[in-house]
Amino acid sequence: MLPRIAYFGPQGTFTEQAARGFAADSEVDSELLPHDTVPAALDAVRRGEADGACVPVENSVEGAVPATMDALAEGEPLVAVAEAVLPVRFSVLVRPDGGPVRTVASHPHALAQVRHWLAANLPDAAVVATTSTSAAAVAVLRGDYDAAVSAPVAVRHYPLEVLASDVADVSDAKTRFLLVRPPGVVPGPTGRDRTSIVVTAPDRVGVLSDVLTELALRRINLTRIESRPTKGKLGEYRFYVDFDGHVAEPRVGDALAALRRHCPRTRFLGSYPKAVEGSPAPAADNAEFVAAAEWVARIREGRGA
Ligand SMILES: O=C(O)C(=O)Cc1ccccc1
Repeated sequence: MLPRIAYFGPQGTFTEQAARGFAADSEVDSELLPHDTVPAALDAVRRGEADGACVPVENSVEGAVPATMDALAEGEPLVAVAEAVLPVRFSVLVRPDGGPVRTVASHPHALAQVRHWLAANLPDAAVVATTSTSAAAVAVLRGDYDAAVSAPVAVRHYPLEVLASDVADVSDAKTRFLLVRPPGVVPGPTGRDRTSIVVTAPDRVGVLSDVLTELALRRINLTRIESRPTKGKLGEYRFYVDFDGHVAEPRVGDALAALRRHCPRTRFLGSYPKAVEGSPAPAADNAEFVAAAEWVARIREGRGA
C-alpha cells in the first residue's frame, strides 16, 4: 500500500520498530526512509518523497509528543491510516572502550521514563537531550557523550555495548505511533476504530464544552484530549481530540459536522483501526442514527410523520 515509509530515525529508534510493523502489514515491500526529526519525516511525505510516515504520537508515561502534534496541525494536511502501540523498555549503551559514565543522552521522553533508574545507578551523570534515542547512540559512538538510553534494537545498528537492559521506571510503559499519508479515500470502518481531529477553538464562552457535548450527545467515547498553544496569540489553543468510531458511521459524521459549525478551524486527522482493545465498539448505536435519519427523510418526502 505504501512503498516508501519515512520514519523518525536515525536507524534504531522505537519509531523504526513501529514502521517495520506497518511495513510487514503492507501488501507491497516497503522501503523505510529514516529522517532525523518528526517534522522532517512528515515533510518528506508532503514533498512526495515518501508515501507515508511513521511518527510517535503519545506515551503512557510522558504523554503527548509535542513535535508530532504541532507538525500534524500545521502545513499540508496528512491523515492517519493506522496506529501501533509498542511496549517501551530501554537499553543503556556505552562504547566498548568507554570509561566512567559522566554524561547520559537520549530523547526527552526516554529520559523521563528512566529518571529513577538514572538516579539510582548513574547519580553523578549529567543528562543531555538528543533528537531521538538512536541519535543519542550515534553521539555516544562519536564520543560526544558516554551513554545512550536507547531502544534495544539500536545495538544491532551501532557497535556499542549494553551496560544495562530492560530499563524502565514504569514496567509496562507503551508508546503509540501513527502511520500517516496524504488525504485520500479513508480506509473503511472495522468496528473498532478511532478518529482523530484537531480543533482550533475560537475565543468564546463554552466552546470546548460545545465540542465535547456534540460527542457526548451521540454517546461517542472520548479517548484523548490535549491542548497546545497555536503559537499565535497568547491564550489561543488547539485541542487534539481522539474518540471511538469512524467518520463513515452516521453518528460520527453528524458529530463532526456539528463540531465544525462550532469551530470552522477543525482538521480531520484520520479514522483508523485501534491497535488496542479499549472501550466497547461503537457500532451498536449506529442503527438509531440511521433509523432517525430515515424517519426525517420520510417526513420530508411526505411519506410519514
Ligand atoms: O527516539 C526514539 O526512539 C523514538 O522513536 C521516540 C521515542 C522516545 C522514547 C520512547 C518512545 C519513543
